[in-house]
Amino acid sequence: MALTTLSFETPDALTDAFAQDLVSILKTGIKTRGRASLIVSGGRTPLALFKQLSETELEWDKVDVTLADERWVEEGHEASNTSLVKNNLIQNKAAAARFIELKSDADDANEGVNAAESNLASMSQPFDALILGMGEDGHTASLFPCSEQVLDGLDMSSGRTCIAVQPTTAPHQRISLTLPALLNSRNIFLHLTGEKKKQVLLDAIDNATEAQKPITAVVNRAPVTLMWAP
Ligand SMILES: O=C(O)[C@H](O)[C@@H](O)[C@H](O)[C@H](O)COP(=O)(O)O
Repeated sequence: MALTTLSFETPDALTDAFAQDLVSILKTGIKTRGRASLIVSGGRTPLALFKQLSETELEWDKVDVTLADERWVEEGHEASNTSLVKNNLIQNKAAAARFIELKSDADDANEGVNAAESNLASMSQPFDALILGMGEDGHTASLFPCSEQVLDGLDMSSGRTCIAVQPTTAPHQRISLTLPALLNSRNIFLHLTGEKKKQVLLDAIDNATEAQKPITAVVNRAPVTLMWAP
């Protein structure tokens, strides 16, 4: 387990440093491979980071952006991570970034998995940067401990990069990147704020199985930088 914790005085200080780190990583990807790829998570935590990145100078037309997971709702729905990213990150200077859709018009996420995997395969891999969040139940992306699909999502030999997930403690069917897909990233960040989530993470690392707290499956297998502020 290789968890490096960077603690900041305030969420704003975290946002400033995090945006600079990500832009530096993406610049390296563009310089080295011609394009860079960024995977972001939804939720409330990354909103300020998205806004700051959108205002930051970068050859955004050479950056592919997608989500670690998406709720299976129409774009424009309040729960849509696609809307969250398009309205807050892919704006301003970052408006030229290419967004790779996980959501399609299929009625059910299970029917949308193949198209999501195909779209994901169009991105340069390994991904240059992955930003994960975590719920207080230890879920990350949409690898939910409460879901019947969690073991499939954590299966390192599944050959799948996306799965459909039906959590029981959170609304909406989802598409989530699988553990092998998430780990296929050069730089993995876990973006948390607040004492509670930090304690949930540390307790999970010490006491939980990967199925109980899926975030530990990531921390156990790759170097992860925890970006944390109170
Ligand atoms: O679609 C999602 O909701 C995210 O991918 C999810 O994994 C999120 O990162 C955590 O639930 C934390 O969400 P908050 O930042 O809102 O606490």
